[in-house]
Amino acid sequence: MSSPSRNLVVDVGNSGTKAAAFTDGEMMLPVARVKSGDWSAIDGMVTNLGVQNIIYSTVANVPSQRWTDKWKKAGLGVYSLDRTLPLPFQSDYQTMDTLGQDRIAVVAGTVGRMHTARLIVDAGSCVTSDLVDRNDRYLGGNISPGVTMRLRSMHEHTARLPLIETGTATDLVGRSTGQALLHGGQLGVVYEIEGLFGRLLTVHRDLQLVLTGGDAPLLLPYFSIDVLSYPNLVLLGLNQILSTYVNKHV
Ligand SMILES: Nc1ncnc2c1ncn2[C@@H]1O[C@H](COP(=O)(O)OP(=O)(O)O)[C@@H](O)[C@H]1O
Ligand SMILES: CC(C)(COP(=O)(O)O)[C@@H](O)C(=O)NCCC(=O)O
Ligand SMILES: [K+]
Repeated sequence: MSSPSRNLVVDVGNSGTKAAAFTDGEMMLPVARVKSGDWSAIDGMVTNLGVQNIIYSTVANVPSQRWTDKWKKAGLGVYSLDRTLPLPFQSDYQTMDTLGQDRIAVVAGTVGRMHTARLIVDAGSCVTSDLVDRNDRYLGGNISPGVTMRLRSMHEHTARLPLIETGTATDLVGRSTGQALLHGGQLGVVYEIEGLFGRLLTVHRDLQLVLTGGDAPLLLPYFSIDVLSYPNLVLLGLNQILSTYVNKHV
């Protein structure tokens, strides 16, 4: 019997690096979260989890050659989500070279899993909203500030607004400064997404909202529309791209 194929999949975001192993396509939980730039922690996973391939997407730092050489020497296939790997979708984005690798991964992560148009929202440091039609064509998307960024910037760019933590919003409007900030900063993201979704729905009648990212659990309770929640869609998409490539070429 052949030994299981195991990949290490790494998503370097602006708030943190998320990593998980996949054995024969199944994600091994829990997902590890380390500081962005801590490639030594990723190297520890490579050693401890006995992986054959590693893929990373990054919107921040990349591993130095010291790490990639070490992994190659140990016999791993080392892949980054750059132009060398074939993507499972066509795209209308005019600047594919600068399109965030995390955005590419979430779009890929829905291919084969969904057969309707979808708006994929990744709520992290920034909120990205990416539109894919029912034929898996990527039509484009938007970037706006994430929840933490909104709360922090209101504090940093005013004289009187405190820095508040994210939390539970109890009403549609706030009755204190803290609530007003929370409702504007956190629920405001939900209203923004619902507004865009409603406009797009007039063209894409089968549109489905997909939600992922570190702040997805904070936002999920407040939607008035149906939401498909994929907690680790960047990682799923990366593993899909890697597995397809490795099965064909290696
Ligand atoms: N363990 C955690 N460490 C840091 N942020 C977390 C954690 N769990 C949830 N979060 C939330 O996730 C958000 C970042 O989401 P994430 O998808 O990781 O962002 P990015 O892809 O930009 O790194 C933070 O703003 C924070 O509110
Ligand atoms: C928009 C982003 C900052 C989101 O990153 P994140 O919030 O997940 O850390 C990232 O996808 C990025 O740097 N994009 C480059 C520009 C583009 O996508 O066109
Ligand atoms: K994001």
